[in-house]
Amino acid sequence: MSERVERGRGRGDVDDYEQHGGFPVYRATEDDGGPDFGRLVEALRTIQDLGVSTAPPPDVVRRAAEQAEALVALLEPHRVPEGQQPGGRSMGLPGRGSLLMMPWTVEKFDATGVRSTGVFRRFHMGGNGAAHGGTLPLLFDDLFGMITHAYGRPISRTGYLHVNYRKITPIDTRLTVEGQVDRVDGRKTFVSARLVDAEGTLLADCEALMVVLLPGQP
Ligand SMILES: CCCCCCCCCCCCCCCC(=O)SCCNC(=O)CCNC(=O)[C@H](O)C(C)(C)COP(=O)(O)OP(=O)(O)OC[C@H]1O[C@@H](n2cnc3c(N)ncnc32)[C@H](O)[C@@H]1OP(=O)(O)O
Repeated sequence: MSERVERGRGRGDVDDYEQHGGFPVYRATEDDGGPDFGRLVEALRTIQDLGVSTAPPPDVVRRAAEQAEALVALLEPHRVPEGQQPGGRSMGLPGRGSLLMMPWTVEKFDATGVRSTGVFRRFHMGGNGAAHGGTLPLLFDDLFGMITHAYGRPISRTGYLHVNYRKITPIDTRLTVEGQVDRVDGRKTFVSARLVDAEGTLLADCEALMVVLLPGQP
């Protein structure tokens, strides 16, 4: 581990670390939401894929709408406040079980950096087989959140995020994203990451500034 990484561990800021600005307390689930939560999230993601890639006849659309509405009615009574839902807190599931995040799997998570692999699905397509340009900042932003967390920094907000789109990012193709903390300066954590394909070809790179929140800051 480089001296720069060690210095940035942020353990001199233990009080700040416990505080996390004005954020509610977030803890990882112990059971990834139970035995069937991963199945549910995966089925919902596949519905998202099918929702943008099928052209069913009217009677199928009607039956699908009825079944979707029945599912909404089933889940609706079980809303909980932020931080209590398993979605986004289930570290053992792709995308931590969040429907918003890329359903990627974290392979490395420590102070030297975070690496994650996965595919952009049909639901993420912009056009002509390429991932939508807006999905890459989402991938990088979430990675940077994990990188600052793994580095020992308190929850931080993204100040800026700069993506260089080097090549078309294909859907349905296994890719790897990896990044790390480059430098720490007070509340500022400078981070960067690269998205590559299986051959190591650079598809996009990104650099960002994550700013540690002040007490009570939203
Ligand atoms: C389940 C349990 C396990 C979890 C396991 C871990 C998983 C965890 C994953 C989470 C993943 C989520 C990660 C998403 C992260 C977002 O996406 S956050 C949402 C997007 N970002 C925002 O909404 C931020 C909106 N902006 C703000 O709130 C405020 O502008 C900021 C960024 C907090 C900064 O405001 P401020 O506190 O007033 O501070 P300010 O003095 O302006 O700036 C501080 C320093 O940063 C500099 N700065 C600020 N902005 C900029 C800029 N754009 N350019 C250059 N410099 C800047 C300032 O110049 C200043 O520098 P110094 O003068 O100190 O040298």
